[in-house]
Amino acid sequence: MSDVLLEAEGLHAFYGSSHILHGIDFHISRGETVGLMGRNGMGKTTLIRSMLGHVRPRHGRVAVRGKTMTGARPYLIARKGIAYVPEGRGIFPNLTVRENLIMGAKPGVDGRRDWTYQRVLDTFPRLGERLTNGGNQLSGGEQQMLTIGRALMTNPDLLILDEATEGLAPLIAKEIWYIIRQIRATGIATIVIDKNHAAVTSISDRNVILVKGQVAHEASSAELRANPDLLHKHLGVS
Ligand SMILES: Nc1ncnc2c1ncn2[C@@H]1O[C@H](COP(=O)(O)OP(=O)(O)OP(=O)(O)O)[C@@H](O)[C@H]1O
Repeated sequence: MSDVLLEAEGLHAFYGSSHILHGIDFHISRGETVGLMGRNGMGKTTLIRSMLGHVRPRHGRVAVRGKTMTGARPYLIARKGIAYVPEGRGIFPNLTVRENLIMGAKPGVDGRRDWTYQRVLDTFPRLGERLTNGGNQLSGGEQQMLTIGRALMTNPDLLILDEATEGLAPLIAKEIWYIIRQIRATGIATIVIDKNHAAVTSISDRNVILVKGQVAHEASSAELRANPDLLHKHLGVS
């Protein structure tokens, strides 16, 4: 089986006549944590959506576990062990916390059922205290935890987190980072998009920086930490 879980080769994507991705190469292998960086509007979410079948790429190739799946339907790609936590969360507001979690439950690609309901509650004790609350009665941080918890219930090999800490109070964001660290330690590969670059590089192995729909730079986290000018140049941060 291929060690590369998800891969894009020469990907071009458009929204109508707007050319957003300009020939992107990207990959993530088993157990890796990759930070996907770039200023607002540079194409991070579009890259993810193009690899997961939500946006049909105009040119290029997407492979999942070494098999070409360019433009395949999102559910077919998700079935290959990829869980996506989109920006802005995606819980069912009218279902309880318990129902939201149970709905997500399925074995992993190789039949693994490591992430049980109980394990998710152990990982997110706050959710355990809110089991009968509706999704719409949760705070922003709890909703985010529920979204990640539901993704874990699918026993993924790759978890994609798009702005998981966006808009959260610093203490809650810290809690989410702690959880992401725990998930990483279990060997699940993770793509992390987040504006907190210091937090990203503290957990990522590798980082890919997008500028105007192209890969402007790829660097290990050690390289980025040692060269803050790289972040300044590509992301406009000091
Ligand atoms: N559904 C859409 N229709 C038309 N244009 C879109 C759509 N979604 C995104 N765009 C545009 O595509 C470009 C890339 O957006 P994308 O969301 O991929 O960027 P991003 O790097 O994830 O940034 P952000 O952090 O702001 O989400 C932006 O110019 C955005 O306005």
